[in-house]
Amino acid sequence: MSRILLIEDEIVIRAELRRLLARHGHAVVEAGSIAEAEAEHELCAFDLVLADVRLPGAPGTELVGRCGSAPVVLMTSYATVKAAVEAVKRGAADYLSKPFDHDELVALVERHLASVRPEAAPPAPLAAPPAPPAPDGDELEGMVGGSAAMREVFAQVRKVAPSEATLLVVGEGGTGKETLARAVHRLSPRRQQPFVLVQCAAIPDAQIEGELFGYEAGAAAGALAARAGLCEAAEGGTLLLDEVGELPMKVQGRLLRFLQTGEVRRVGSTRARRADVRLIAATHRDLGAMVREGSFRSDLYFRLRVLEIRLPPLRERPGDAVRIAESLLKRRTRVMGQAPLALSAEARAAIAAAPWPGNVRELENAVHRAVVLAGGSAIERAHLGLDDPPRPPPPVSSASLRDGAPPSDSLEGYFRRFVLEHQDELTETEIARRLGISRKALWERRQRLGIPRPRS
Ligand SMILES: Nc1ncnc2c1ncn2[C@@H]1O[C@H](COP(=O)(O)OP(=O)(O)OP(=O)(O)O)[C@@H](O)[C@H]1O
Repeated sequence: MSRILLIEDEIVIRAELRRLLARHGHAVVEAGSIAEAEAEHELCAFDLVLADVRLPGAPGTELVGRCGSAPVVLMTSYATVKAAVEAVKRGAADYLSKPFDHDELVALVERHLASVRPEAAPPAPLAAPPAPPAPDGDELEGMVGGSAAMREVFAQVRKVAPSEATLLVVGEGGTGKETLARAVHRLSPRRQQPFVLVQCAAIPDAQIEGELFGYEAGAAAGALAARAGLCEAAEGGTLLLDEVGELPMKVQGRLLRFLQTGEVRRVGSTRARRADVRLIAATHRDLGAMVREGSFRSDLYFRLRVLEIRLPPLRERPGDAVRIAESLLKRRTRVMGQAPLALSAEARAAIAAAPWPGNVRELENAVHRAVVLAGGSAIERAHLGLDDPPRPPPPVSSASLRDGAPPSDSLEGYFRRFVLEHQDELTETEIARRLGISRKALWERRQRLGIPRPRS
């Protein structure tokens, strides 16, 4: 059993992470800030330290060099990626950009624990043996698919990866745009350098310019010190602008200049700096239509799509839903420390026939749910929840919320019900406040759980 120090000030997130790590056999000690952790514990006494970058008091990056041989893994949001990248350069073991998958977090923690204890006995045989590699051509850097459409996508990815040209990835929500961008980065000569993900839709319009390009001291209210932007944080590596269609016009102009000149000029500065960054942009929107409507600059559109890859929806990839489900099933049971599970013939047929409007992300949620419900036996059709009629969420009383009453089901289920029930009458700020999380965390969790914000 490894001892992990978890420092996170958002209570709901912390509880969720603690339960996740505990389920994987780790002893977790929690704190809401570095000061609190230091007051109660010896920082060097842990096998690994997992901390948010943004904390009350000192930021999580200050843990670097203070935790003995324990790897320090940082969790970042868009606003702190740069700080996290710098911290890795100074000795932090790694960073994870929110929103992240539970699987991703567990895999990263296990990897770092294993790397500090090469002599340690192998973990108890909880975990299933690693999945055999998918047959040649059916998998590329985490993307599974044997359909003709996906083989074509894999061929395009291999072709564009070594290039320096800007790439536009287009596809419906949940088709794997971010996964594809990461694959391009990993197959490119920039693979050893940072991959920086910017969720354009999650950053308030008033801040996005400064976040991307940095600013000089005094450039805006509250900008007390000069700060580098995410373009600079990605120096030498790849910058993914996810949901690029959400960028305000003013920022589109600045991005265009960056692409034309290869230079970044911080807000409030007259001095331009060269930035060696490969840009990948992703969107589920029809940018061509946005150009025609006048909400997206045509010159930027043409700059972005020097190279373009379209990810087909899952319903246009015959056979892939079952292939991906099997791969996700292996991944999920391995992460949960369970023996491998099989899909029954009926379950396979149901997966193949379902339309999957939420694409791979929806399939992933269905597999996750099925593993929990199957309780160790084969996955049946009923476990996938494909036949469930859409139900209005059961009421959650505000009294139980105030009392912080523990949900009878999972925290995610509780979150989902609360959001669905209240999103029509409460603002995002009010929902976040009543859940005890930040607006940013609310947005991130909506993304992860596939509960998009209703368009007003
Ligand atoms: N071809 C694939 N094979 C296996 N897993 C995949 C594949 N494509 C996507 N996934 C998984 O599905 C989930 C959603 O993928 P990803 O986040 O890349 O999609 P996206 O198009 O960027 O989503 P969104 O539009 O919601 O931002 C991720 O957990 C990813 O690992």
